[in-house]
Amino acid sequence: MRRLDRTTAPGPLPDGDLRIVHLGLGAFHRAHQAVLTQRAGDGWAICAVAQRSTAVRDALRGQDNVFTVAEGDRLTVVGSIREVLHAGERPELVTARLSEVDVVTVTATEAGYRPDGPVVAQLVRGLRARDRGLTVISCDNLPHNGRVLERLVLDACEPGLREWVAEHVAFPSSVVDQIVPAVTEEDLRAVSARLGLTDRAAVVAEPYRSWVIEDRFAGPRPRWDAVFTDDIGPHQKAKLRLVNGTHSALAYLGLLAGHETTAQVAAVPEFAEYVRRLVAETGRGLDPDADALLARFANPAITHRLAQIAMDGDHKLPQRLVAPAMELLANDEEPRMICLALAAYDGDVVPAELKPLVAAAARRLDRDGVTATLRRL
Ligand SMILES: NC(=O)c1ccc[n+]([C@@H]2O[C@H](COP(=O)([O-])OP(=O)(O)OC[C@H]3O[C@@H](n4cnc5c(N)ncnc54)[C@H](O)[C@@H]3O)[C@@H](O)[C@H]2O)c1
Ligand SMILES: O=P(O)(O)OC[C@@H](O)[C@@H](O)[C@H](O)[C@H](O)CO
Repeated sequence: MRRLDRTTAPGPLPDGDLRIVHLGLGAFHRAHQAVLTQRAGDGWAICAVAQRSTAVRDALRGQDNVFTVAEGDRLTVVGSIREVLHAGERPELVTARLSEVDVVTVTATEAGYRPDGPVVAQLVRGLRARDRGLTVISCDNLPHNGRVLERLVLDACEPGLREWVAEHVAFPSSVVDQIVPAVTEEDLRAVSARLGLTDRAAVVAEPYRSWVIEDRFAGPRPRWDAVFTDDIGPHQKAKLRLVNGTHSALAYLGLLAGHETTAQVAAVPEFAEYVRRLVAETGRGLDPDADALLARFANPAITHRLAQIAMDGDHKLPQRLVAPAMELLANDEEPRMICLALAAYDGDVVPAELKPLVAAAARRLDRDGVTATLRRL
């Protein structure tokens, strides 16, 4: 089979200017911001910077940075990433690109938002080299992601630069939503077969995609099909608690019950009923639609491993499950469903006030097993 590249790609590909740097070249960026940038069709192209592994960089390099996003029946060949760098190998070029573009997008995972993180250091070096404003958009699943990144960057800047950044650089928060599991060899084989070309950088994603961005830009932006808002808080809360909170609860309870993927657990009636009751707790005041969520999680076309969702729980569970539980507790209500999920997690995120409830839930799970416990909700 021939390889996918700019000459073999079916149909024309965009030919834009490098005006965006993306830090964190994972599966999500390729399925989400890269597709939206291509669809915007207004001449913006991306320089994507791999942070750790060189695998995606190598795969893309072998195919002119062109790759496929498979969403259900739809295959989209994406050409909006025009350059791929590895942060560790070409730090000076990363700085140069950061000094030139109009917008930076970031996916560094929740655990990546730390003062000594590589993304913060790259941003500071890039900002030092700039003489005009910049917009830096966090696309990670954490509350107030723009504010968090802004604080980390400001704290890492030396005096002088810090004041300049505070005045000229905008860090909008953003809420991204699209389920994009880690890519498997089987995904690559299946997409290549459907495309009729070998694609070693393909991504499989659900067809649903959304992006809500705080409307505070320092300069121009692509015509992304996104929602721009002055009030991102409610969007963030709803997304993190309903989509991500439910995901995490299913991940820990599902793993404990011996399941491997979200599609498997979403198909178990006891788990489905649990989700309906869970979102009544996590989604208070947020208009939750449990059946729509379950339909997304049950999508047979994507293999989303519970173990992937379960990673880094200490960074994810405070906003996804602990915060709504504490709100219920403050209202003299018992967050029974949330406590079951927290009891299935082997980490230390539970505040003292919740500990007795979580311990009781853990005893129930130990005694009866997960499925029987859920059957008797
Ligand atoms: N995959 C999804 O369904 C999805 C949906 C919405 C939001 N997101 C956000 O995107 C993030 C990345 O998801 P993905 O699917 O691309 O994952 P991935 O594993 O494919 O890629 C993770 C990326 O983050 C980088 N990274 C990992 N740890 C880092 C650290 N400590 N510091 C800096 N960079 C680090 C990696 O190098 C890689 O580029 C998620 O953590 C989440 O915050 C993902
Ligand atoms: O990507 P993480 O690790 O923050 O969280 C795992 C999943 O909950 C997440 O990727 C969802 O699939 C996604 O946030 C849906 O938009």
